[in-house]
Amino acid sequence: MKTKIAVLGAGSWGSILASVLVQNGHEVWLWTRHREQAQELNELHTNQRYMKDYHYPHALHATTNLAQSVHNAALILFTVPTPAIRAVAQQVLTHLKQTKVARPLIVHASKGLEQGTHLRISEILHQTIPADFRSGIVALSGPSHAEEVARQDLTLITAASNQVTAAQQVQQLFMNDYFRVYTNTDLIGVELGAAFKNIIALGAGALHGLGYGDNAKAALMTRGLAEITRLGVALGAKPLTFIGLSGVGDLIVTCTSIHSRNWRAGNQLGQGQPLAAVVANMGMVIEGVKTCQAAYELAQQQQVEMPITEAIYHVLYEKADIKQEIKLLMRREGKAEL
Ligand SMILES: NC(=O)C1=CN([C@@H]2O[C@H](COP(=O)(O)OP(=O)(O)OC[C@H]3O[C@@H](n4cnc5c(N)ncnc54)[C@H](OP(=O)(O)O)[C@@H]3O)[C@@H](O)[C@H]2O)C=CC1
Ligand SMILES: O=C(CO)COP(=O)(O)O
Repeated sequence: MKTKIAVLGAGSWGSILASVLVQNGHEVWLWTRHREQAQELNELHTNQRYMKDYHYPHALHATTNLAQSVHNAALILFTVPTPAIRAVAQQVLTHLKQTKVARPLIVHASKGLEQGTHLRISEILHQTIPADFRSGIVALSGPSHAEEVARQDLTLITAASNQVTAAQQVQQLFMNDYFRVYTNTDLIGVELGAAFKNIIALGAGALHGLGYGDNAKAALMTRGLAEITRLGVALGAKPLTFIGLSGVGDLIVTCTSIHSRNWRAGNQLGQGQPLAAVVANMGMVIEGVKTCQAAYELAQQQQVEMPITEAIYHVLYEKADIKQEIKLLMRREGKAEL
């Protein structure tokens, strides 16, 4: 059945998920804050700034009019970076209050924690859009670089919600021959895995930039997974979720792919570029930088040991020397692995 869907955020991920949904036969309205970008998408069917040389389906509608995109939508998909979620959700609520249609599903595909509050994205959405104006809240997450979904490479991800029926609805709307969606009711674990893997990806990129080999990268991913699972479980996640698609799956893709913005940022840091220049030159969101601060603070609050996250925090926020941090990690007292 053709469903009206609003996708908010026309960056790499939002625009490609919008494309998947159009290919699945849905009526998709992609919201951007730039008139020229909407015009480019509608007339040339391109989005050169975010997805070079990709051609979008002609049936995709791009608009700068948020009210038009969410009006009568059965599903509203947030794909703006984490720091923008609250403000965009507040604007969405204003429009939802003005329409008397069935309450839409609220879905997000972003990966991070809110600075200061440390809230997960579904918690921000839950706070901002009261239940009277929506149905379930779902997080869509897993190993999925937009560049590969764009070329219809096989991609498996997870739709997570406290309400299994909401996750199943999302599964039905997104699934096709190259995009397979599982459901999961551990919303906490899925969102935390998604947020925390970006920190480890910064570290993996930095190791590469410094010239370390595969042993070091495998070790970082393994011990990184151990510590993000520790914090996740302390925050209410199920441990098994961290060995699923949104956990180890996303950790692998983000720590090993040249498409990864976080890995590329880490690689540049490892090569000696200053953080401010790395962030300014990426031109796309690097969620791991802010998430690292949130995870560092949460680990302290929860008294969870996170040596890798702490080391990366020292490098990002205290200008610590990466090689010195690696030395300190290697010289920690001997431990039992498990
Ligand atoms: N890229 C990918 O492959 C994947 C990304 N993700 C996650 O999806 C989220 C988005 O990532 P991605 O698409 O890569 O990011 P991009 O940087 O490519 O795009 C971000 C989009 O959000 C818009 N935006 C940023 N701030 C605001 C704001 N305050 N109000 C309105 N719109 C805003 C940007 O608009 P403008 O051009 O005006 O700045 C841009 O259209 C992140 O959380 C990321 O971790 C998840 C899986 C895969
Ligand atoms: O989460 C993502 C892929 O699953 C995208 O983030 P990165 O670009 O940093 O890898």
